[in-house]
Amino acid sequence: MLRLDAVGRYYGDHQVLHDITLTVPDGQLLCVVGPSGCGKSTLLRTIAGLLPAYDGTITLDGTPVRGVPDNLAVVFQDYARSLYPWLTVRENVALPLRRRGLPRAERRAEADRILARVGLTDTARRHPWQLSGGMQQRVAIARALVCRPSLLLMDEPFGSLDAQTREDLEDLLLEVHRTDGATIVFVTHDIDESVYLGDRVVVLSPGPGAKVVLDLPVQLPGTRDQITTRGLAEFVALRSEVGRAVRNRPSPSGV
Ligand SMILES: Nc1ncnc2c1ncn2[C@@H]1O[C@H](COP(=O)(O)OP(=O)(O)OP(=O)(O)O)[C@@H](O)[C@H]1O
Repeated sequence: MLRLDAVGRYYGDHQVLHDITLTVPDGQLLCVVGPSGCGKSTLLRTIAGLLPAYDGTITLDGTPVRGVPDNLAVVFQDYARSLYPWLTVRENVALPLRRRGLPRAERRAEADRILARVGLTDTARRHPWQLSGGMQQRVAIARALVCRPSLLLMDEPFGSLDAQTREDLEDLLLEVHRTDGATIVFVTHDIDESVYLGDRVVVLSPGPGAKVVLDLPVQLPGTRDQITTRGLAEFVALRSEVGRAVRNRPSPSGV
């Protein structure tokens, strides 16, 4: 379980986050949305232990986060810079296992297993620069999953992809989440994406000093599907509620 208790974060005198309190149960897919520049990436990097100095407390499975925890993986938007161009796809994916000292044959088997899951078996011997943007982001996701993290943090991972590729990767993420059951915190500026993916959506207010202004469970029926789910009345209602909170507009009915 991930817990944030009264978390605040400054850059110099500039307060970015104010009094963020959240509990993310094991296995939840939490989406964080908010206006541009409100502090979504800062929140994610603080949870990841990449920005260590903060007010309040963050604990992962009861242990305070003071550096990057072992059982955590992060996927950023900029896949081109997060993969090593001189390594093959398989070597990129196996890298975290190498750092953990796994023997070569095991690293290879695990990397191939996870590449098959993300639909990239045929690319194992190619280099990242030989792949499309969507395929490179699949490699980055595979590398994040290879150590079976209990917490996966994703910072606008599909933000620079075309619409069709983005939908394919959203569905891949839902499938991975359904089968692996990792806790996921997913930052996006896309309101539709947050409702489509999330078990829960948290909206941050505009900065400085962003706080949680909406914490919404997403209870959509059945397995999600790009066409059917997005057409449901429940989906449209949730999207409107999140949209109003992001834009700081009260509902027309005053509710
Ligand atoms: N390293 C830094 N030093 C100083 N200020 C920073 C730093 N990184 C971010 N900021 C400032 O902190 C605020 C929050 O930035 P952050 O990137 O977390 O927002 P965001 O919600 O993720 O933005 P976007 O949606 O545009 O990606 C912004 O005002 C930004 O200018």
